Amino acid sequence: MHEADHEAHEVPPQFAGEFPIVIENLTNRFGEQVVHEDLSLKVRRGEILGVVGGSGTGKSVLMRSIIGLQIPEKGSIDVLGQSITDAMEDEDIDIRSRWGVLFQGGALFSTLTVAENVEVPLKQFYPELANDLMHEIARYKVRLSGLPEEATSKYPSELSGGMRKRAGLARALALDPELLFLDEPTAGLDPIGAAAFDHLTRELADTMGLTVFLITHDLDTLYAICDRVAVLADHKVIAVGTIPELLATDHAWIQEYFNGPRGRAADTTYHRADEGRDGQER
Ligand SMILES: Nc1ncnc2c1ncn2[C@@H]1O[C@H](COP(=O)(O)OP(=O)(O)OP(=O)(O)O)[C@@H](O)[C@H]1O
Repeated sequence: MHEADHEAHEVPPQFAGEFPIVIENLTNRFGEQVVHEDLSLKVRRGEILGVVGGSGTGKSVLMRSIIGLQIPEKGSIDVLGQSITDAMEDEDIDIRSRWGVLFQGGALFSTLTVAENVEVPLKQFYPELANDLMHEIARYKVRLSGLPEEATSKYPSELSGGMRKRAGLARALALDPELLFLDEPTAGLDPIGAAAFDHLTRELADTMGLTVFLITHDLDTLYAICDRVAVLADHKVIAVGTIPELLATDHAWIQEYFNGPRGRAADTTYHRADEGRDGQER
């Protein structure tokens, strides 16, 4: 369970499919500040992996490293069997089109409508697509993300926070990705909106066969939809596993996080909701 126990890096091709993201001995530093040191993590195909850690522990920097936006000082990152750390010079377009990213705050272009935002990656990767088809795909992705038809022609400033997140999600899904990166998707949403977004994420992951790397501070999200949780502390992934597995560790931060008042409340809410489902599987 402890990622520090990894053997030397080499991804045999037969495992490339099993672990779409493999990070080995990653070190990231900004000047004197060490963010990651010898961090290792493997993400399993088809899982929703929650990534937690105190503020500033490097969750977003880790995500940026995986998608090639942050060049690490040391270590290797393989995504879908291809090396990001080696390929960065060449901007491996094939891999980039196989993931979708929802950045904190949605990162939508304010001068484009929702539909036009979704069309950005389509135009980038499939410039030959006919306009009609492009509009149709964008419309479909907007609807898939749970937004009403009329949202397609709205500008980000005309949307609520929750709708902006969904529009960002629609753009992240534009290219039918295999991997979805979500950076604090429920931050700033009211509890009902957050629960609805969680539900949507789980449903999309299950129906589209997505592997999801989900950075969050939201304990409800962890309990409700994450298959496993990776914990960042001390510049590393100190543990990764299911919540019961994490609770069995004696790391002080993990204990405080999950057994603190908020952790206990989330646990209770989740189990109550579970009982309410009459034993139905998620
Ligand atoms: N481009 C950068 N230049 C310098 N320092 C940076 C840069 N990006 C991130 N950092 C620093 O790296 C550390 C980790 O930042 P990061 O945003 O990954 O934290 P985080 O775990 O996502 O935090 P939070 O939960 O608050 O969003 C912080 O101390 C941050 O100031």
